[in-house]
Amino acid sequence: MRDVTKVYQMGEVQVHALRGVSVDLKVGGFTVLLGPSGSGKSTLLNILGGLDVPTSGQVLYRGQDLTRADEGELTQYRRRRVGFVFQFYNLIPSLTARENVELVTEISEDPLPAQEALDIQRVAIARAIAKRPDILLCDEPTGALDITTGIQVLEALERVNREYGATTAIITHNAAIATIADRVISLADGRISQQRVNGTRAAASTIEW
Ligand SMILES: Nc1ncnc2c1ncn2[C@@H]1O[C@H](COP(=O)(O)OP(=O)(O)OP(=O)(O)O)[C@@H](O)[C@H]1O
Repeated sequence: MRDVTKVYQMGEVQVHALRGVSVDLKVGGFTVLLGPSGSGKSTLLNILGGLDVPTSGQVLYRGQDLTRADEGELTQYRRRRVGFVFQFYNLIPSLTARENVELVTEISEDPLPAQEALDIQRVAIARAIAKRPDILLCDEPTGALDITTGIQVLEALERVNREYGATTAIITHNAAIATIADRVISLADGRISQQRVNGTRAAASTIEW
């Protein structure tokens, strides 16, 4: 992502959600995005995942300029390359766990068997990884969970990153979670306020909050 800005027009008011952000996600890396409410984390993640488009700047995926892609190309990018996990999971309650995962495997070119994805744990994660995404984007995946369940979710994400090599980025308010990443990007008021590299990554099972 190069010099990305995002301005939302709310009637007369302009909201500057991102004010010139450049980010590189390393292939196979594990990045945590930290920052207070309203700092632009979700906007950044949604643009990386092709769910939203920037007002200016460029988003490049392996040389493909997503900011020049048409709706169909963006849909292909989201469908083939990106797995999403949201805080409230966006699962379909009337379907079984397997059926929620099969929604994805049925439209993917080279999916995991639904059961293999489910064995990793947690339906929302199973659904996100079932397509074997290159990029796994998670918006507050532990936000609504107690600590024990939150750590299980982080362990599952850690495993997906390690075993399937998915380039992973997680949004959190929780600074303790940053220790499991290899890179931590802090946002404040639509800008990157700090970036750091963790020399060693903590195992999700060892963190506390
Ligand atoms: N669709 C939208 N329309 C108008 N304003 C928006 C929209 N989405 C986000 N914003 C505004 O953009 C700014 C950044 O929001 P964003 O959701 O990216 O922040 P965040 O860091 O993810 O916050 P949170 O941790 O509360 O989810 C906020 O001021 C927010 O109100």
